[in-house]
Amino acid sequence: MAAPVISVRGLKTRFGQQVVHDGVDLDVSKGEVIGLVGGSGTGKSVLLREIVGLMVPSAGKIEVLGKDTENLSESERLSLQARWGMLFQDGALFSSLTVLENIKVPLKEHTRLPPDLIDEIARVKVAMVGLPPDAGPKYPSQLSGGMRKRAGLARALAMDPEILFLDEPTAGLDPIGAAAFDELIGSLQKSLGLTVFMVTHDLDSLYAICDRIAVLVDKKLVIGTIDELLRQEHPWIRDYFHGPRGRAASAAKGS
Ligand SMILES: Nc1ncnc2c1ncn2[C@@H]1O[C@H](COP(=O)(O)OP(=O)(O)OP(=O)(O)O)[C@@H](O)[C@H]1O
Repeated sequence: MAAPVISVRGLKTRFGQQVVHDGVDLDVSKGEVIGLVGGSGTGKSVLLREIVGLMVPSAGKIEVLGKDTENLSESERLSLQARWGMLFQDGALFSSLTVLENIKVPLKEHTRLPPDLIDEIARVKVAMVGLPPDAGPKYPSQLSGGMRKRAGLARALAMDPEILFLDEPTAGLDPIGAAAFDELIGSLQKSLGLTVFMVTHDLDSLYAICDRIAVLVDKKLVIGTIDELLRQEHPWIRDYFHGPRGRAASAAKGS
């Protein structure tokens, strides 16, 4: 079997007396779409931040694309970062830069490509995420919430990443906008062969695009397909998947 693209072993996270993670294990294979869910404050964002190296866990081992994320030199860290894209919850665009300029930031940081080629790549990414060409010269404040997310996605895809990390990609979108965004992620994942790791509260997204779901309960992960999780006895998992929203998402998917 191919080595996992993301591997987490025995991860522990403590903030003072508070234990957030206590023995988290996870393997994500190439091309997989994994959704991370869990109650509020269970440590989903912290886990995501630890995997991308923005936070250091208290114990345990994280490997991304075969590299131990803890012991990297600055240049190794930069070259690893160039192999993934990250979409933060609000798009996290630079407000003083246009959409095109935002997309160019990672290209300028990680490559020495000539400016006209960088410009062309940025325009291709705008089209790739379904934004009209006239969105390119606009500032984030001139875009709708959904368009800002697409612009953030275009920036995350700037370097043709192997992994896409998404933090609540459909939060704040209306149901139609959210479904369209799920569809976009799903089609990009297939056409680009991306591995996708997303934190979400959105049951429709889980049904629409995730291969497996990782649930943070009792400071650990329970991982499985939706069908496997539907058979889980854990009270939080049962309430989540069998509750009214879970049933509605299941019915919408026709399963
Ligand atoms: N830098 C930090 N210092 C201290 N405590 C922190 C820090 N970051 C997060 N925490 C705590 O860790 C816990 C998990 O936070 P996290 O943001 O990962 O939760 P979450 O599962 O993403 O929640 P939500 O779904 O509400 O966004 C929370 O209790 C939070 O207060």
